[in-house]
Amino acid sequence: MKAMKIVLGLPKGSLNNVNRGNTYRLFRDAGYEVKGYEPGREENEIEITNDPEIKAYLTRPQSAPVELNREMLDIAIIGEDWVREESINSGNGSIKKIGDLDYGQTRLIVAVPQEEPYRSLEDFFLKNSGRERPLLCFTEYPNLTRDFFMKNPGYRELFGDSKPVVQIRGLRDGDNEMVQIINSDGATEVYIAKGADLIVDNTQTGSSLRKAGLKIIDTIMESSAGLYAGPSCTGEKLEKAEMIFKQLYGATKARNYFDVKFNIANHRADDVVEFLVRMKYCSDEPTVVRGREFSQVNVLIDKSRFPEMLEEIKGFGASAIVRENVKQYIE
Ligand SMILES: Nc1ncnc2c1ncn2[C@@H]1O[C@H](COP(=O)(O)OP(=O)(O)OP(=O)(O)O)[C@@H](O)[C@H]1O
Ligand SMILES: O=P(O)(O)OC[C@H]1O[C@H](OP(=O)(O)OP(=O)(O)O)[C@H](O)[C@@H]1O
Repeated sequence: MKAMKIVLGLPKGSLNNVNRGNTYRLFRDAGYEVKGYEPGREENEIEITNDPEIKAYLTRPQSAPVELNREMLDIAIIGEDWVREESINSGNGSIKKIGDLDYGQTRLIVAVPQEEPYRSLEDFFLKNSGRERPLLCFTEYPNLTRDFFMKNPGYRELFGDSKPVVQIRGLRDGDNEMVQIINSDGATEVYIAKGADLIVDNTQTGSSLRKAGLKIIDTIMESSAGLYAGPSCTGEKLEKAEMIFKQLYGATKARNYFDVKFNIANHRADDVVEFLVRMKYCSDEPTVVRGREFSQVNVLIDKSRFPEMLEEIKGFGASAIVRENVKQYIE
């Protein structure tokens, strides 16, 4: 029987960037040996040397949903924004989310120049009701933008059910010439300086918007990276996809934990263990290694609870306290 191979799309761009969403590190932390995917030095074909059942390709998140639908890929790491952009006109059906991976967080927003009086998209449409020139919006997400505009009460009041014109290079669709949504291929915020009225773009730190002198008047959606499966991912491929997700999720979850070790005099060891369990400062129970006069205690603790635990264990006389990051945590 031919060995099963699952075809995986790994993202190029912001989702494989050391300062944004480092998918390479996530795979390494999850235990995969990855060759040809170091951020900035990606190859088109990527090797996962310790898992021959995975065949990986470098993929732009923008085109990964199309490749899933066309069964060129079985699974892919994609930002939810691109999955929705591809699926919104077809009932959101064919691409399934295996699970969210809790990184690459962005917000898809509507922005206008800081000095404009608009407080929301509804306000924007209503304040422009008498206008004779078309309203121009640039975006990398024309489908989500059109859907959002058409559901807006201000848009509906002025234009009813008519569809804004959408232009993607030479292709045009829609009947409302007064609102035009034009495809951008990046650097979207600059279109305002060039004469656009508004943009729809994703934002993370907000620095691109600030630099361009823009303000947010509405939010279309929040997005983060996840593992998605296309229609070809069934049977043993789906089982494999779920296993890959568990490994990756273990690595993202681990980022919230510290591995803490400390010494405690043997006569206080039982008290400290009882305290750690009672306070749920450990996963199940602490690991204790007993020495001649001191015991070494080991717990896995949520990072946000570490400072309070530190104070408490010092009260028990803990010494030689060591804190380390955790690479993977599977419950
Ligand atoms: N600053 C950011 N930080 C984290 N994730 C981001 C950031 N910008 C975009 N993303 C996410 O990364 C994915 C791809 O983003 P985007 O479409 O902007 O392309 P890109 O990766 O920046 O590449 P390119 O500039 O070539 O278009 C999207 O899902 C988006 O939500
Ligand atoms: O809120 P921020 O932290 O500034 O991040 C958001 C910006 O990052 C991405 O663009 P990128 O820099 O990848 O360039 P692009 O616009 O050409 O895609 C995105 O499209 C935003 O413009």
